[in-house]
Amino acid sequence: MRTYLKKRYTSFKYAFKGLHAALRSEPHMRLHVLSAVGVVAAGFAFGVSLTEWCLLIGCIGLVVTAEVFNTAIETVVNLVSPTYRPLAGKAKDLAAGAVLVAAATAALIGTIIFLPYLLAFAKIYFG
Ligand SMILES: Nc1ncnc2c1ncn2[C@@H]1O[C@H](COP(=O)(O)OP(=O)(O)OP(=O)(O)O)[C@@H](O)[C@H]1O
Repeated sequence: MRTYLKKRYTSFKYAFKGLHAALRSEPHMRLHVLSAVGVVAAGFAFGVSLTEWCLLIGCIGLVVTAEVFNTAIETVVNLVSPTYRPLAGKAKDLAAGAVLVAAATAALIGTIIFLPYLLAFAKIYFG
């Protein structure tokens, strides 16, 4: 049991090490985290519903997960193909495409959720 718990603890430690590495090396990752902080702050400011929180948290998780996978794929590609190779480029482009899809989905859901709140806010303050 002790060995099992120690192994799980070590796995978590490596997972956090990976997240830390992504945050340190990827400017896009920092941008995603900053956006997530903004979204959470807006969620509190507008008092979004429980369902809307679930959607927003799901979007944040989706984008961060996509970026972490993108970073992992880029790292492996750089390792196995440091020189220019069309297939290496294709792998990186595909990974970047996945991040774009995740970010566009999150932006769309964010707009659908926040637009009514922003319009109501504008109506109150600007007539
Ligand atoms: N080894 C390679 N062979 C062929 N094309 C490559 C290679 N490395 C990069 N590329 C091309 O250059 C693009 C940018 O690559 P890069 O490694 O700079 O990724 P990036 O998306 O700029 O990374 P980051 O997320 O760190 O900004 C890739 O999407 C790919 O089209």
